[in-house]
Amino acid sequence: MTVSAIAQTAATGTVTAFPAIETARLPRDTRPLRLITCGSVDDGKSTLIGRLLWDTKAVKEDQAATLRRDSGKQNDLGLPDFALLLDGLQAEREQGITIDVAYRYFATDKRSFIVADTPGHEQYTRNMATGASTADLAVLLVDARTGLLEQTRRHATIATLMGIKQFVLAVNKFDLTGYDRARFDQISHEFRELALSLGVRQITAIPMSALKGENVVYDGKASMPWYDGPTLVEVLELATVRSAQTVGFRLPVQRVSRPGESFRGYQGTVAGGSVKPGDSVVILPSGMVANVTKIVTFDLVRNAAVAGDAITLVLDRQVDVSRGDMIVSLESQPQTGLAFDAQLVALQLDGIQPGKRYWLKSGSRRQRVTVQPSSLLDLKSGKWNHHTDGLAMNAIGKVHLAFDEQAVFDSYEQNRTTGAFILIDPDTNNTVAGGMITGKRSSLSGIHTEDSRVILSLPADLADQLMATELFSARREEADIRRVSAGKAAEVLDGIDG
Ligand SMILES: Nc1nc2c(ncn2[C@@H]2O[C@H](COP(=O)(O)OP(=O)(O)OP(=O)(O)O)[C@@H](O)[C@H]2O)c(=O)[nH]1
Repeated sequence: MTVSAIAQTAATGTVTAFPAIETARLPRDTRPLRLITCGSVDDGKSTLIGRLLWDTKAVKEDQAATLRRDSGKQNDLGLPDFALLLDGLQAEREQGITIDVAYRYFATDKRSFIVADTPGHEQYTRNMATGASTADLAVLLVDARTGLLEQTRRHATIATLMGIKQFVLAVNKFDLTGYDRARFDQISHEFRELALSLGVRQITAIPMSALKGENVVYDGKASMPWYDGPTLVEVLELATVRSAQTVGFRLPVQRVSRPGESFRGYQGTVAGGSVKPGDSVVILPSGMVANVTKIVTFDLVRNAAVAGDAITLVLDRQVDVSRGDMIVSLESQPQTGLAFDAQLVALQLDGIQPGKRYWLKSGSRRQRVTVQPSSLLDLKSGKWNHHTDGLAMNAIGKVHLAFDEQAVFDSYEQNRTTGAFILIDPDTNNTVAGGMITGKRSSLSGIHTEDSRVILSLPADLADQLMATELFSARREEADIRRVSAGKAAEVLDGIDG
């Protein structure tokens, strides 16, 4: 099917709401697409990925021979058991369920893909969340015979919380329903309702037989002449890759390097934006300002660094920087404060207890935090209900986070690295939740603010003077004032001038 034919199909309504309407007009995005497959146990995720690998010729000859041998007479259709391409671990085969996230690579002549195979079993929600956190698109499988299940809703919700905006609903095992079009329409309709309640608009529903390879890479016209929409691969080839969300430079400092008296550099992996020598940066949470003089990677001096680069940053003055601080661009800063709002998924049997102090880890920073749930997601209705008790394992909740010391975050929407965190139980050292920052709260009034605030580091007397002015009192939500020694303040002001 051609791009325009796909867009036309979308317009005729076979496809629920197809992203190609927009993308068809744009130049094709050729960057590798990251996707996850999710759905309930046995919906056919492994079979689908196996089929994708098989039909795009991503399976090596020796693997193919092993598959044919291992599959033996495993199904009535005489087809190989494609799921065996995925279930690499012996333990998995014995248990019959996938127990961790597996990443596979495949390509068509138009694009390459990285797919995360995430398990459907309820207790493995965390793996699903892990897979979703890096994905551009989610393929949600449902068994055509059963339709949407609670687990389907849970996965669609987690994928949305993780910021995925493009969904394919793969109505699988269609060969077992006699290729019934009415059934397809009914399930697509139900899913559209769910997706709309989650705020997702880019949905393509495809009737499919992963086992027989219908509408996966090759079309299924022989069995479903009534379906004129795209195959799964056609949708994937046209989907868009999420760009690095934040415009501002972010370097969570992992290590301070001091090989000799004359050299001091700050090492880490750039978590957003870009930086070049001469840029003004702020060290958070202290608020000190400096200019970048040099960017060094493994053994090269570079003129710029972008998100994903592991670098050592050299600044033009002695500033107090330690592991866990964040170096950010002066003009686009994350939020600094003592109270934030977040959404989290509870990952352990103990759940999350209100008022308990946990360790919160984000990048290289670890801080004490108290967690207070405020709402709980009802996975049946998709609604948030007021809830201030604990969160049980697998529950998805909105919470308030209260820190002992200044914390620095972007919202997850803006930056998936500096807006994400895990919670560690100090008693057991277990990771008990994974979460996303949704915004900052004013610790006094509880007002939720999403904008970045200006941070001013001033000598105490100047800070007091400024705070007493009318101008400042009218705009106090926009700035954080830090009282520092006169010497440090001079450094800061010098840095801003320079
Ligand atoms: N008839 C038919 N059977 C299918 C189809 N897709 C998968 N199956 C079968 O359904 C069963 C479950 O498939 P899997 O691919 O293992 O399912 P899964 O979702 O990966 O399961 P977990 O890894 O346990 O979460 C296997 O017996 C498959 O052969 C299909 O399109 N048609």
